[in-house]
Amino acid sequence: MPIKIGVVGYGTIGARVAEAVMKQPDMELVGIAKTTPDYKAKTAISRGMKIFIPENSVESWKKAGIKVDGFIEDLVREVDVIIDATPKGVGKANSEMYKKEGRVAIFQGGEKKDLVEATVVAQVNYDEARGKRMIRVPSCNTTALSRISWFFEREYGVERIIATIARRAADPADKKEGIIDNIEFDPIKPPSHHGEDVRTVLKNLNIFTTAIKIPTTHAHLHLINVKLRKKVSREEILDALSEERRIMLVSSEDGITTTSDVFELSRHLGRPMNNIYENVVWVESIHSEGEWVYLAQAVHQEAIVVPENIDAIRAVASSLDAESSMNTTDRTLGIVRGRI
Ligand SMILES: NC(=O)C1=CN([C@@H]2O[C@H](COP(=O)(O)OP(=O)(O)OC[C@H]3O[C@@H](n4cnc5c(N)ncnc54)[C@H](O)[C@@H]3O)[C@@H](O)[C@H]2O)C=CC1
Ligand SMILES: O=C(OP(=O)(O)O)[C@H](O)COP(=O)(O)O
Repeated sequence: MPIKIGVVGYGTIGARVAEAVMKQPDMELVGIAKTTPDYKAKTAISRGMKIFIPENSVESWKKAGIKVDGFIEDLVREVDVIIDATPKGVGKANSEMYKKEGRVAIFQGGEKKDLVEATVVAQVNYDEARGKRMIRVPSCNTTALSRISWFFEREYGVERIIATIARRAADPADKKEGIIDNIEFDPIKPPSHHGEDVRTVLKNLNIFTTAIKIPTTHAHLHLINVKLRKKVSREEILDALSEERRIMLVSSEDGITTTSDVFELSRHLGRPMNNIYENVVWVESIHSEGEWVYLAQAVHQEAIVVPENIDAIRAVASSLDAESSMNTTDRTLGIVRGRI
């Protein structure tokens, strides 16, 4: 029996997760919940998705001439697992509805850790989601930091990580936030929340993060400094990273030097919605000095959490182990590892 999924919130994240669910052999997308009768609703219907709406929006959908399949509450009753991809804080409000119907719910990084029983990144702590009713997938930055931190911790042991995050100011489709003509050290008093968020996944990790907000929309960029528990050569790191799941290695030798090159790469890879699900690490950025290793990685904020949502569904609603789940997810989404 396929796992029945409902996606509540069909924006940057929700639309991508819904599309990914439809590619899973063991899942059925029962429908998506949307508040606005717009082009996204029309394209969702053309892709065979059912639409569920808030009860107080019937008139606006009728006026738009878009036929719907029921109310959000109906969707919640029909599914096994809810993916809540609503704006920050709305998930918390929706959680009462999910609890009332006894549904398992997976939230996103904008929700606070106190709302959930676990924060899960599949490569790191997939099993922590077992038997849980309310979990979250951390934000894009935390997901990327957790993956690369886990790699270093598992392979060599980590004494300290210091990471600087250059955060995109807005998503390409954002009309409200727009990009700003300045660079903002945000928060102005470090550390940023990311280190604490990574510790909801990788407990006790000694990580300190700062963040700057920059005028771009394509991706975030991380500058990562890791003090390992032993000396490791650049070559060893590069060889090991080449085998690491969900780490894509790129190089200036291939003409990839900027986040817009990575964005363009996603198009040449034929990725839906320009999705880059992987941490994108520059080969040339990897540098080793004794126990210290440095590297730079780009993070496609709109897509990196998509495979994590798919694996989180199996972690809470199937008996599949982490490796089997990630193998299916990576195969169906065309996720690569190593040098492109
Ligand atoms: N945009 C990004 O770069 C990333 C966002 N996230 C997190 O994912 C979550 C969703 O963020 P986005 O997709 O960017 O937001 P978004 O604003 O693009 O999409 C949210 C969607 O939910 C809809 N919505 C609002 N209230 C609703 C309700 N009560 N019921 C159903 N739908 C409702 C909105 O109309 C919108 O279509 C947030 O927690 C955010 O922090 C995580 C990683 C990256
Ligand atoms: O940057 C992000 O998460 P973060 O707050 O963990 O850095 C996500 O892309 C969400 O960012 P937003 O809160 O600007 O939509």
